[in-house]
Amino acid sequence: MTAMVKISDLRKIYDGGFEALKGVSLEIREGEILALLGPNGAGKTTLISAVCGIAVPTSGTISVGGHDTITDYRAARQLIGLVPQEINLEPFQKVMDAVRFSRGLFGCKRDDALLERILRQLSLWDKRNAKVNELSGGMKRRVLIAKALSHEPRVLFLDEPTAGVDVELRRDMWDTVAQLKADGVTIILTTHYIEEAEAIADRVGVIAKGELLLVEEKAALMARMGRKELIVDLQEPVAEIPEALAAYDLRLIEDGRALVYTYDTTADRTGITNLLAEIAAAGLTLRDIRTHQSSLEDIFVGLVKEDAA
Ligand SMILES: Nc1ncnc2c1ncn2[C@@H]1O[C@H](COP(=O)(O)OP(=O)(O)OP(=O)(O)O)[C@@H](O)[C@H]1O
Repeated sequence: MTAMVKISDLRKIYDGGFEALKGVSLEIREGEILALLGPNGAGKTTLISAVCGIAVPTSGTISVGGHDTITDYRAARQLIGLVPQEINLEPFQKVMDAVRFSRGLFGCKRDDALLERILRQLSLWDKRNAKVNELSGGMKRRVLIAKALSHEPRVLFLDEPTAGVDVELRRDMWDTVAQLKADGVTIILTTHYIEEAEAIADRVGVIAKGELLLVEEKAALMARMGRKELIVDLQEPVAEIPEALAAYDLRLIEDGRALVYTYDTTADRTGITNLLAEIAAAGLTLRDIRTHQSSLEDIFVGLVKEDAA
């Protein structure tokens, strides 16, 4: 797959001197869904704003569909749809008018048949003549998507599409995103919700304090989640791991009262039976055993914590 969006060594220092992006490089492939995960203030919105030409990068380059976002701004921007974090709709405007207006802003010819298709896809067709302020929060968010799609962009940015949305609406939004992907739209969404990234992304990027800490196929991350920890509580604490157990790459925790063995749940043999036998043979007595499954959340929290240290 070719790169639809190419971000190279992007830096953004705001006027006050705050460095919101510290050299981010990222390629987004055509047709994929990339979820950018990060805590508040990580730089997610700044990154999206830079790609969409709302924030001017301090240095670095961005291209969309091969067009540089600075030197060839109009062509690049034409390919992008942006669904902002905040609902910025005119309260008394009718849905169809709002969407038609957005299309006009991009200098596109009026095409009500296309807008009908978009509104139907987003289950808004019945509401086309409703005023925006008569809509529920979930519908308003869908109007934002309809507006962003009105000029037929090839890349759609969704900035926290489900922030503050209830579980059912969140699932609806995920279905909508999946449909858009099926239509060939490349999608980049930011989120605080790990389960959102898990549910819909092809790849996951983790951003914290202006740095991209990781970008990985979700499937690979899930495979990592297959790792599990076996925690062996000992009757008597030990000062160090017995030499006989060196092959198991154990960690000693809780002042020597417990051993931690990390294993891959997807492997044919976990090695647990042998380990327990060898622990006994090494003269240690078990008090209890526990297991702990590492999740995407653990990976995320671990990464962000490491970065803060
Ligand atoms: N116009 C601005 N001037 C100065 N600093 C800014 C400006 N916009 C954002 N920042 C700062 O840059 C940092 C990154 O902000 P950004 O909005 O990109 O984060 P975010 O990851 O989108 O956060 P959230 O999840 O809370 O939306 C924050 O510390 C923010 O205060």
